[in-house]
Amino acid sequence: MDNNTTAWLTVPAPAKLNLMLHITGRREDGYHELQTIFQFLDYGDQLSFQIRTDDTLTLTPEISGLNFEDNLIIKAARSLQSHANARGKNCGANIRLEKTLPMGGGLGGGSSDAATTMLALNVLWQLELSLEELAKIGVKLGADVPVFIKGQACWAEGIGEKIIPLPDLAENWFLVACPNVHSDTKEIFSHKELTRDSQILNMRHALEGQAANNSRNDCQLVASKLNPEIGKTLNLLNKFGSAKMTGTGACVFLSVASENKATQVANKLPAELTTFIAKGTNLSSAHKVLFGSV
Ligand SMILES: C[C@](O)(CO)[C@H](O)COP(=O)(O)OP(=O)(O)OC[C@H]1O[C@@H](n2ccc(N)nc2=O)[C@H](O)[C@@H]1O
Ligand SMILES: Nc1ncnc2c1ncn2[C@@H]1O[C@H](COP(=O)(O)OP(=O)(O)OP(=O)(O)O)[C@@H](O)[C@H]1O
Repeated sequence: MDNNTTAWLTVPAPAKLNLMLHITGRREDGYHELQTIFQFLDYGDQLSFQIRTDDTLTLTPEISGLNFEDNLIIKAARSLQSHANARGKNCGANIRLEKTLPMGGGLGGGSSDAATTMLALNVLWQLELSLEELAKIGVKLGADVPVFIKGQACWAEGIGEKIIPLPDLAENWFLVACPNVHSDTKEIFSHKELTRDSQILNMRHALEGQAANNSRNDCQLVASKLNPEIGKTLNLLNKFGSAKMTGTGACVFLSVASENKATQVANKLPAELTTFIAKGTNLSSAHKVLFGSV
């Protein structure tokens, strides 16, 4: 049987920024309680999907150094396959990946790839799982997956699964700089010097602080200690405004007044530093493509 006859569906897997990130506690299972503001960027990876009539999954190209079954794209597809199988459906897909986001950058690339895979295959395989159901499956793959599945800029608490949408956040331009280091999320969260007792904030106060550019990321100090390149990059960007790290790093970002301004700043940075310019978006580009604007 020919498995390659259906059309390809192309869906973006956008990056996210944590505009602020506080750690307020540690759960018994070792995971940390956070308070964070998520916003998407109009920049990221891109995935294309073609359904197959058998239950095979293929991925082209694979990510070098990462086993096929460890790739979050494949893990996400497998978790949906189990749901399909339970309903007596036999589902497979050919998947193409255009990887743009640095791994271990704090931009959520792996989680976003997983969420886009679940959103797209849910449609293509006609599984009709709700976003809520997909988010419940997705959180097992990574703490940030539910946010990418829900697709809205948000305030998040718990380990990131308690989400309140923030449709009115300012959609600013950002200059993002990616020091050439891999920041290890597990290592940062297990570091003895990590701040774990930030005061629990009320969301409105956090948003006011954010709007006044008075916010912080509790992981920044430890990440800079483990990878001094992160601290150096923050210092470089701080000459032009108030830079912050996203997630557990390594990327850092600066909010700027316009795309033009971002280009001007980027031109003043050392040529060897990888940067990109992107606009914050309150609706994920994956949702825009799959469900249209709301
Ligand atoms: C810090 C953030 O980047 C904020 O967006 C994310 O919460 C991290 O999410 P992620 O990369 O999807 O992280 P996961 O793959 O779920 O977790 C990696 C490791 O980080 C630690 N971890 C992660 C998230 C969290 N809230 N508490 C933790 O302690 C755990 O040791 C976990 O084994
Ligand atoms: N499709 C994928 N893309 C990127 N990383 C993946 C993927 N699948 C599995 N991984 C694993 O996940 C790790 C974290 O990658 P990712 O790019 O999501 O980091 P991150 O941006 O720091 O994430 P976060 O902000 O959620 O901490 C990688 O080092 C890699 O081992």
